[in-house]
Amino acid sequence: MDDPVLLTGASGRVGQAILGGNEDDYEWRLLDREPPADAADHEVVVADITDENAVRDAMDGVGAVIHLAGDPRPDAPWESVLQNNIDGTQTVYEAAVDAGVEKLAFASSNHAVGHYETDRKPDLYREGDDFRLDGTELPRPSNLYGVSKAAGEVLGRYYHDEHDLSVVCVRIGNLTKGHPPIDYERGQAMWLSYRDCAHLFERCLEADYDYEIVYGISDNDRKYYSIERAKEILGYEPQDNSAEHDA
Ligand SMILES: NC(=O)C1=CN([C@@H]2O[C@H](COP(=O)(O)OP(=O)(O)OC[C@H]3O[C@@H](n4cnc5c(N)ncnc54)[C@H](O)[C@@H]3O)[C@@H](O)[C@H]2O)C=CC1
Ligand SMILES: O=C1O[C@H](COP(=O)(O)O)[C@@H](O)[C@H](O)[C@H]1O
Repeated sequence: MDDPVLLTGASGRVGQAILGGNEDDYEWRLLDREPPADAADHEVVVADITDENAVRDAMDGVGAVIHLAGDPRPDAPWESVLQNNIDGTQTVYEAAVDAGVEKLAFASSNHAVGHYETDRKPDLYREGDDFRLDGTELPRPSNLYGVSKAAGEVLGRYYHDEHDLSVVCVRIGNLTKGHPPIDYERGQAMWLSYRDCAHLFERCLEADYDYEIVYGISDNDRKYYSIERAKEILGYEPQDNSAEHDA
């Protein structure tokens, strides 16, 4: 990707993981309503994604977007996810299409499919359980935040089918720095290490696709999300496994 890459929500955990592994590989344009603590020499846009004019200006010349900005709280109130995660995401998609952006990677979530766990936990969090989600299943959100993430996936489907924007929705599991979540089987089943996160989103920038939904987790023995589609379509090759850590 030779054109600038717009990274929304750049100041946050996922954004910093992505930059940490790809800092010097792209011309980054960092957008967030809170400026990053350390933006190095990257261009910074301090703006809210619900500000249509600011988002349109930020799209100028952009080749690809990694859209992370939003309220990440599983217990976020409806007003917040409606404004930030749904309205804001629609603004980003629309501006990307109008600017001629080639591809967009959307940060979806495990919470878009959380209710598949309800009748299967805790067994499905344990090695040897053969239940799998592979990205072809319909959403079953576990909260209103998960609803907003499913809405972002459906918005991507529309902007691909109607406007030919290449879209990959990454249902991120549990990004935790340095080691998997401790004493938390669900978190260990869906752990995403920082280096696998950086690698996965680099593949989202480099691979060619139409519309995809993939799971963003490391290659955990406990996993109940299949990562085969991410491997096949994106060339994702995770290096980490929560089982290889004492947790
Ligand atoms: N951290 C994780 O394990 C997971 C994260 N995700 C998703 O990944 C994305 C990033 O999550 P994190 O980095 O963990 O969250 P975070 O809260 O660390 O970072 C989010 C960033 O977005 C910015 N932001 C929020 N609303 C905004 C708005 N309206 N306009 C402009 N900027 C705005 C915030 O200032 C913040 O810097 C979110 O969409 C979240 O739902 C999904 C699954 C797991
Ligand atoms: O979407 C998200 O999911 C992760 C993992 O969910 P949890 O309920 O097991 O914590 C969460 O940590 C993150 O904040 C959220 O954005």
